Amino acid sequence: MLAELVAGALEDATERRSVRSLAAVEAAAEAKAPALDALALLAPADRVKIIAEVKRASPSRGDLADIADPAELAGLYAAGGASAISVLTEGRRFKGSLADLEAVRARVEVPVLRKDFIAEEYQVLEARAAGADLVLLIVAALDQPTLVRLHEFVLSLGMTPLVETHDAVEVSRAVDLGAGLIGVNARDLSTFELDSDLFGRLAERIPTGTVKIAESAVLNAADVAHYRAAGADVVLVGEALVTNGDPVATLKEFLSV
Ligand SMILES: O=P(O)(O)OC[C@@H](O)[C@@H](O)c1c[nH]c2ccccc12
Repeated sequence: MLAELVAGALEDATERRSVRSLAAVEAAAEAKAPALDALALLAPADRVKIIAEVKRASPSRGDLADIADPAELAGLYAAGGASAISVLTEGRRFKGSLADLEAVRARVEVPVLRKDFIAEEYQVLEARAAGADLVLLIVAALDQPTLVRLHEFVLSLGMTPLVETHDAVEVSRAVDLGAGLIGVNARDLSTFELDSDLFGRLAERIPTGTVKIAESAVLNAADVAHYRAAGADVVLVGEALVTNGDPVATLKEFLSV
């Protein structure tokens, strides 16, 4: 499944590239205001921080919410106290787009993450050109030389990579990179199984000073508290926020743990 998602994302990128050349995207990326310092804004604090996700659908959960106006939703997330906004830009299974990210960027002042299956430089440049401050890099989807190369490339554009892991070997690969932000996804992207204790088991392998992010499997405030108790600096929440009618109230409740 993960390989299929990456292959699809690369195919779609190749198609976009035939319309908008690498040089054109490079120029657009250079013309942008510099990326925000997401590493500083997500730094460990005496309260948990939340990355709130704009997510219409997923292969494991199907359709979640229509989200006709992603910028409006992101505005509510920011008003509710989210430290950053994640925007799913994958089109095939998550029903997102780069246009969603651009709209969100224009609305909020907090850092914006491009959440997609990134496997080549062109996609990273697109993220910067759309105004992203953070780019997701999924360790399971990339061999180590490619991961190293893309991690460097994201940094060279002034953005922050969020390096996503799912087991101990992947965490050590992320640590080897010198990643400043390491995420542990409770969902296995190959089988879609959820394991909300995975973060707790892997957290001790992430060095102090690294921002530790627990991703997925948060449905209520108790789940946020569970991740916080296990050492999460930041929790990334999608489904619970897009399916709940009042994201501001939900965020306030999650942030009060
Ligand atoms: O909707 P949830 O269970 O709160 O999960 C959000 C986020 O963690 C999830 O969307 C995600 C984590 N890693 C990913 C990689 C690709 C696509 C999606 C994801």
